[in-house]
Amino acid sequence: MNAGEDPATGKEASAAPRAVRIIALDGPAASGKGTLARRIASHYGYRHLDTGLTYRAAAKALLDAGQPLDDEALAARMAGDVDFEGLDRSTLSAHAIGEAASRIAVMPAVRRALVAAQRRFAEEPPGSVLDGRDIGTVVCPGASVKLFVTASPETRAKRRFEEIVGKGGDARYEAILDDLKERDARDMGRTDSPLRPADDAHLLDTSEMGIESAFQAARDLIDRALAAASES
Ligand SMILES: Nc1ncnc2c1ncn2[C@@H]1O[C@H](COP(=O)(O)OP(=O)(O)OP(=O)(O)O)[C@@H](O)[C@H]1O
Ligand SMILES: Nc1ccn([C@@H]2O[C@H](COP(=O)(O)O)[C@@H](O)[C@H]2O)c(=O)n1
Repeated sequence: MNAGEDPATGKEASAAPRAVRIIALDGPAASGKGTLARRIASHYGYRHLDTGLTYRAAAKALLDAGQPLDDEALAARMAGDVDFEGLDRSTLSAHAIGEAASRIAVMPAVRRALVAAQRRFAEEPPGSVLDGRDIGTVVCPGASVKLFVTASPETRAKRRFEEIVGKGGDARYEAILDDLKERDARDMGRTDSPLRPADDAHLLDTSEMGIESAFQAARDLIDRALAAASES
């Protein structure tokens, strides 16, 4: 799918109304974009959508139905049925669901179904925060502010390891690191909407930052971008 293309019509999507503030956060798995997106949404009083959960919900529906993951038409139907109001992180967080999500996320028909609904969510006033892989490049190319949140693979693997162990789960650091690298390669290497920073995204490398300093850095970037936009 091309930047700004309306998935329903294949034509250039209209930019969001100026009054609607859209904050786009993209980045690789476990970079901390979801944690930041939730903090940012709460700080600015905007709605939040973790678009990864929408891919996960479609993948879970296929897994639950015992269906294969390589049938694009079926996966797209499941994607079209995803209930954006009922996305529940705790039931969608399993490793197998994330893996299946990244497999069906390479399919253009799946992306078309989800991107259309993600844009509708984004464009509701007064503002929204969306995190994912293609928000600044494809879903909301006209977003008010775009952040590309990164951290080294080792930092991300350590954070994910601590997250799983903290919840009482079993995990092996090396396996998590290998999995993250594989997921990065699939997300960055796909033809449709690969993971990459938008040309006008602000890069935020949180490898050496805790959650609080990452939030402060993100907030500074957003405040400056919103102030500049309201002056122009
Ligand atoms: N700056 C940070 N310092 C330390 N830990 C962090 C930081 N940011 C996030 N974390 C922790 O790292 C883990 C992964 O963060 P998070 O779920 O926000 O990543 P994500 O990019 O949204 O991942 P995914 O795309 O897989 O959903 C969480 O346990 C979170 O608490
Ligand atoms: N905008 C997006 C969001 C997610 N994906 C794919 O879904 C997988 C799971 O996402 P998480 O953020 O919940 O880990 C991810 O690996 C991507 O393949 C996407 O393509 N676009």
